[in-house]
Amino acid sequence: MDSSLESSSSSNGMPVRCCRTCKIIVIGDAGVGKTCLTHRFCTGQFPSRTEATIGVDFREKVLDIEGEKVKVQLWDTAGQERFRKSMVQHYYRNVHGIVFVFDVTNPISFRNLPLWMDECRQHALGPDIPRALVCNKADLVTSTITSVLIEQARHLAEVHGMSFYLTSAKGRKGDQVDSIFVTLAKSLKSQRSQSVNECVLQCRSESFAIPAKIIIAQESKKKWACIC
Ligand SMILES: Nc1nc2c(ncn2[C@@H]2O[C@H](COP(=O)(O)OP(=O)(O)OP(=O)(O)O)[C@@H](O)[C@H]2O)c(=O)[nH]1
Repeated sequence: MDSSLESSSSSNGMPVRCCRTCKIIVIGDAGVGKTCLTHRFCTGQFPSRTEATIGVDFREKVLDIEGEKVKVQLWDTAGQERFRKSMVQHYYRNVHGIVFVFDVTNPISFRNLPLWMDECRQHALGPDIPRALVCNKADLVTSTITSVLIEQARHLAEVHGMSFYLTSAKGRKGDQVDSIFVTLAKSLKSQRSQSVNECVLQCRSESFAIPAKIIIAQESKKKWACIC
């Protein structure tokens, strides 16, 4: 377990001691609301104005998960090809969680999701990495066309083992937006605990008392290594 402590600031601006960072990338077509979602989660506000993201923007929030401080670092990536080319390699390094976003009023952004999934695969992000599918701009849902799209998205999420969220970065309640990132951070934490337990069991059965410590440390480091 990487126990080095870092300083960070909590949502109320007070400095906190924080020991883990998880990197979550937020990807999807241009204009689907990635910036607004990450902004809403980190500040509780819908931004008054946004511009197309160039490269990548970073936002952070420290969560308390079952008594442990976890720094959730969100990588808000550019949806426009011309603004992302040079940064792509950086997005996909040491990723702990993925959030795919599409816009419920823009069916093309839904149809393009397999391309975003492919890009993840090409950068060696396998199905073991927790992921969520977000259907954003729920405040604009009006017709049965959008309802059909939502059902298709739910199905897609199920097929790929992703959790599904219907959100509005603009809506009065930000609960669903928070759930996306809090749930991912929780599953990362439990994934880490599980991998540690598996190592302990394996090492006990082989009676390797001392190497067990080393394996546990290596395994935890792999899951939660510093990404700075
Ligand atoms: N009504 C509504 N508008 C939204 C919502 N989320 C974002 N928008 C609007 O959608 C537009 C694009 O939002 P962004 O957050 O900049 O989209 P993005 O995915 O980050 O776009 P790129 O940076 O170009 O990839 C802006 O005009 C936002 O105000 C939402 O939940 N509801």
